[in-house]
Amino acid sequence: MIHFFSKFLYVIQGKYKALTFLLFLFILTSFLEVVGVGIVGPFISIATNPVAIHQNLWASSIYSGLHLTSDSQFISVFGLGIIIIFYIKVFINFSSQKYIFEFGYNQQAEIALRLMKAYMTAPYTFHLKRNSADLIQNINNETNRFANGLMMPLLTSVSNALISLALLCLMIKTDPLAFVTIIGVLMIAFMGIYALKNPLKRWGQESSEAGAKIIQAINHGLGGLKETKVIGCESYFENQLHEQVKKYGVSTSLANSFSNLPRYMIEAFLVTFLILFTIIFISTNKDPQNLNSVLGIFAIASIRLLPSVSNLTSSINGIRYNAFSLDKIYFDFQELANENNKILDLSCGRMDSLNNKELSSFGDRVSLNNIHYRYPNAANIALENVSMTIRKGQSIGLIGKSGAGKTTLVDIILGLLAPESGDITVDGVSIYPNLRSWQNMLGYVPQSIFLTDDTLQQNIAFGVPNHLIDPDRLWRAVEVAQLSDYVKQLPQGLETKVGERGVLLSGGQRQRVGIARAIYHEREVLVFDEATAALDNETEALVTESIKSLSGTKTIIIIAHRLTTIEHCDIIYLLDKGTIVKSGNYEEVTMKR
Ligand SMILES: Nc1ncnc2c1ncn2[C@@H]1O[C@H](COP(=O)(O)OP(=O)(O)OP(=O)(O)O)[C@@H](O)[C@H]1O
Repeated sequence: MIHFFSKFLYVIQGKYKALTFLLFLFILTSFLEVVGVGIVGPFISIATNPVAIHQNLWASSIYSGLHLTSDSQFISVFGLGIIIIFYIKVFINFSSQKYIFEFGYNQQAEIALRLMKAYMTAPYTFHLKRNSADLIQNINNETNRFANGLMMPLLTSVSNALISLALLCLMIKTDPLAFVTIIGVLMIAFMGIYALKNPLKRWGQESSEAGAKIIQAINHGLGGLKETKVIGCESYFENQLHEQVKKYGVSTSLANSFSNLPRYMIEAFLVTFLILFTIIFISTNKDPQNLNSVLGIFAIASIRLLPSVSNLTSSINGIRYNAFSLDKIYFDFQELANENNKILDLSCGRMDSLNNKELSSFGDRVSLNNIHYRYPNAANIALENVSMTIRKGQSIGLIGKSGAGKTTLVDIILGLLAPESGDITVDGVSIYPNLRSWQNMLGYVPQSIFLTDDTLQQNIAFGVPNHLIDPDRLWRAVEVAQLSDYVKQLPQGLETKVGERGVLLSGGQRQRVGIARAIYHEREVLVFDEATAALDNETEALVTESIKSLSGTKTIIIIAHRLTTIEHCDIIYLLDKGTIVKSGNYEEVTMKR
């Protein structure tokens, strides 16, 4: 229980004031509900029996205080008072419900944003071990379940518990028999809630896991549509989706039906009590006055207490069902905080040796010193004792067999993977305490270019809002990437949409958009990961030419299988099984290869 609250407070972070206010609103609205139900009864009894006005202390003092002259005047004033109270109740109920909904949805949005930010800034290794469907499920669905299925019921249950307690206390004073009877009935109902504790938790977990797998099945089915269509395995993905949708439906419907069970049971228990009592009463021929008191208990319980207790039981069950969402969100925030702390440790560890110098520019050289790297949980080391020096303006080629470690080395240089040991320095300053500054110097063209379903210009000036795109810079990037002829023949030019993941472009065009993107951002160091692999010979020659033209002005690191791409490089490193086995210029490295 304590653990649950500490996780809850951790996730909602510093919303204590708003939560207290919200709790106050819940109590106020519930209190108004009780007053609303309770006030009509006395009005009817006074209207049918006006003599009661003068027998009741409150009524008679109001009568004399307002200088009323007749019972009918009192009844009119009382009636008018009730009407006003009900309209005030409408206003307060509406305003508080509005605030409550706004708070719930704002909280959901805030947690979703925090999660998105945490995932985006998470170390790359975090994403290597997590499925994106799970992250989408957390940002989109778990935050909704947390805010509306857990946080709100938690607050309403506090208010309902307080109201129920208040009514029970009132009963001890006015009718001890009613108190004992109702406590007995509630005990049985709460035993039912306890019995549902574990199944509800399990159904909550199952529906959450099925939700993530539904997104995954859709991603798989629609993501590889081309291959799916050619192979003709649409039904495979349909079945995957069907299986998960079914699992989701079963757990959700079980949870929804069972969570209302205690509420129906309370009603049934009360009616059983009423009928049994009446039968016993009639068969033993007791004084009819006692029957009225039993009916009184039933009236108090069903009108005042039942709604609060019913809401309380539904809320408790809702909290249990959605507790898994809290666990998932909490777990990710914790894990990401730990991962970021590891990076901080790495940065701090390197800070001392560098006299806290800041990385502001790249003046002379980038040095990789004894880099070792092993992927999390991998048996073999991916990079071992890799050292190299890259001077400003040089072009570096990385070659080697598949699996030699070229991409891993580039990911280390890009700051996406943190080495197990070793350091990368720029003019003697470690990049790790200054990772963002280092990454601001880098442009990257991966093997497979990520394109958004936007225009060519938005894809080239990736991450820059439309109104801030510099047209001259944009056109320069288009020309360097050998895209200008293609763009000129498009009716909408750079405003042409590229489709989801760039489906409206050819493989070669996608690659060139990637190159134009790296050039638009005017970074000092450009990293090409087999960037020319998808180009035809003629375009490849043009692109290689344009990369060559950057030599001297930009520092370039290229991974290549085709040796022609790196012919112009100043130094070529040949990697094998994670180590550098040869380095030198093109002739030196390729001669005896
Ligand atoms: N996420 C990962 N987890 C565990 N091992 C990995 C991971 N990614 C790569 N590896 C392993 O690390 C080694 C180096 O892989 P890397 O991708 O760097 O090779 P590469 O030279 O770029 O290959 P290619 O030319 O085929 O792209 C390989 O043995 C590979 O299996």
